[in-house]
Parts: sequence; C-alpha cells; structure tokens
Amino acid sequence: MAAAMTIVLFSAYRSFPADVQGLGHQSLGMLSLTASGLLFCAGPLIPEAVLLFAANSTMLGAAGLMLIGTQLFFGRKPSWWWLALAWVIGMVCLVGWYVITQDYALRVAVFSLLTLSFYVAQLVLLVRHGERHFSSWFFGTLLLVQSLVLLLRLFAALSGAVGTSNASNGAVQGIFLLTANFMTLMMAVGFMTIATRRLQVVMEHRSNSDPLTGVLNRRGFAAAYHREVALMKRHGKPMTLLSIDLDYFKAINDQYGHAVGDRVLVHAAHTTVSALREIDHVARFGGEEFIVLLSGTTAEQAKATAQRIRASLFEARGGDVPDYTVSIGIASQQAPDESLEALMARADAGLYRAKAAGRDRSEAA
Ligand SMILES: Nc1nc2c(ncn2[C@@H]2O[C@H](COP(=O)(O)OP(=O)(O)OP(=O)(O)O)[C@@H](O)[C@H]2O)c(=O)[nH]1
Repeated sequence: MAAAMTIVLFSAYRSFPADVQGLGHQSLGMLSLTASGLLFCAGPLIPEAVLLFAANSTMLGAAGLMLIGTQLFFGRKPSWWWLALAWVIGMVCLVGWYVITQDYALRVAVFSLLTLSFYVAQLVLLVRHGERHFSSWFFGTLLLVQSLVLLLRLFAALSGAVGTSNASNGAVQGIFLLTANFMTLMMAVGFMTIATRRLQVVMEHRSNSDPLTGVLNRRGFAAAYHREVALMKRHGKPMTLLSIDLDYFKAINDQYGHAVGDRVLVHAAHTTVSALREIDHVARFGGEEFIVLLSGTTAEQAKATAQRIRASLFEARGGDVPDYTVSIGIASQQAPDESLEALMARADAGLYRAKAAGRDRSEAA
C-alpha cells in the first residue's frame, strides 16, 4: 500500500503546480514507509541489529517526512529538528534495548509515542490553518483516528498487551497491524484530498486574476460584480465603480522600458488594493486601465475614496518606480437592472472628462 501511495503522491507532485506544496515530502514519507515495511519483512535475511536500526529509522523518517509535507503545505517552516530529535531518542532507545533490557513492550511504547507526536502535530496544523472545507474535515478525522490507534498501541504496550515481538500473534498486535496498513492507504488519500482542493482553489484564482498584478481579471470582476448586484437587489446597498487610467503611460514605457512600465502597473494595483477595504474589488481590464468596485458606497463617498487612492499613489512613489499619476472616472449603479456595460460606459465618460481637463484628477459621470 505504501509503495502504491508513493507513486500516487509522486505523480501528483510532478503534475500539480508549485503552489501546492508538500506533495514531494509526503511522497518521500511513503517511500520511507515502503522501505520500512520491506526491512521488517526481510527479518531472517538481515542481521537483527541492522534490521532494527534501519527499519525503525525509516519508520520514524516516514512519519517525520509526512509532518514536514503537511507543514510545507500550510506554508510553515519544516521542523527538521523534530525529526532529528525523534530519531536520536529512538536510536538511544534501541541501544538501551540491546545494552540494558530487551523489553519489547518498552520499545513499542517509545516508538508509538514518537510517531504519535508527528501525527498530533499534523492534526494541530490542520485545525489551526486548514480551510473550512470537507477535505480538511476528512483528513483531520483520519489524523485523529491514526493518533488514537497509536495512543491505544502505546497504552497496550504499557499494559503489556503487545506480546514479546512484532510477530507475536496477540489480538491487539493483529488489530494494530491491520489498522496500520489501512491507515497507510487512508493517510495518503487524506492528504491527496486536501491537495486536490488546494489545486482547485489555485486554478480558480488563476483563471480569475491578472497574472501581472494579481488583481482580478475581467472574468473574476464579472463574478464579483454579480455578487454585488445581488446584494443591491436584496438589501438596496448602493455601489460605485471607479475607472482608473494611468496618465501618459506610453511615455513611461518609451522612456524607461517595458519592464519598468510593468513595475508601475504592479505598483498601481497593489497601492490601490491597500488603499481600499477588503470588501472592495480591484480589477485590471488589460493595458493600463483598472476598475474598482466599491461595495455599499455612494457616488459622494466614492469621490473621497478616489482622492484617497490618488493620494496613496502619490505617497507610495519612489524606489524603483518613476513618478506617475492617474485619472479616475466615477459612476454609481443607478438600479439593479443597469448592465455592467452601461455602468462602465458612464464611468469611462467621467474618465475622459478627467483626461480632457488635464489628467491627474477624478470626475464623476
Ligand atoms: N509595460 C506595459 N505596458 C503596457 C501593457 N499593456 C499596455 N501597455 C502600454 O500602455 C500604453 C497605453 O498608452 P495610451 O493608450 O496611449 O495611453 P497613455 O499613454 O497612458 O495616455 P493617456 O491615457 O491619454 O494619459 C501603450 O504604450 C501600451 O503598449 C503592459 O502590460 N505592460
């Protein structure tokens, strides 16, 4: 199962975009688990000491790599120190097993506890950073089950119910091995579920946003606009559109080059976004024209917002971006059934007036 899941996770790692992190480490974790399984099976062929150290190292490595995969998935710093510490504790325990007491139950208890720590850490990560979505609930439940199984094994070991070797035939041992195999499959399925959900989010975001500036594109803006129209219909909330155009942008491109022109566009987009509230929507409609949809805002309030955007662009100048100004056209949606095209045409009329009046200003339609 671990070998099959290694292939599934590796294949996803190769084909998913880099925004979905952690698949590589999860796949390495499964590979490590495969190696561990093979080593435990190779019992009679390998000297016992070598087998115990190698098989337990790969088993701990598997759980540690999976934790690191999940940490990377959530954009956290990987805890390599944790894996190293667990490995040192595990190896000291094995040396103790040889030198001091060959207590199988104690060995099982120590390794169950170490492995448990990795799964509990994944569960905590998921609870803290997971999206409220079915995929998180599913993976979280699996992590909880896996942690409970390990906890049970820990208690079983402490109470002497695990027999005297991996091969001992007790019911507890049998149930554990069966569950461990099943959970190997399920852990990979669980991680693939959150990874696939992330893939969907990334793809939706890409298809709705402008690749240069990261703000919405036409498609993403249309969806946001229709959500706002629905709010207007239900609660009578006003909304206002700003059509923002960079002044003499061709001259910036001609004087500083296209790359600097691109930086100006990114600067304008980011500064505009930071001057607004989270509920507002900023889009780039190609070229050097941006559209802003101000939720719950009247034309009067939008005039102040347009001023604020222009002031922010002015204050944020400097660094690797040359000076530039913008002209802004303002138009409020008159009624829920006014079309986006009509609204934009009115905002553009305001924009042309601002351009004609000398640029670097805003004009209401
Ligand atoms: N760097 C860069 N330039 C772009 C991009 N898209 C469009 N442009 C340039 O934007 C410029 C737009 O020029 P115009 O439409 O003449 O407008 P303008 O020079 O800003 O003049 P006014 O709008 O009248 O103030 C053109 O030179 C386009 O090549 C882009 O993605 N990156």
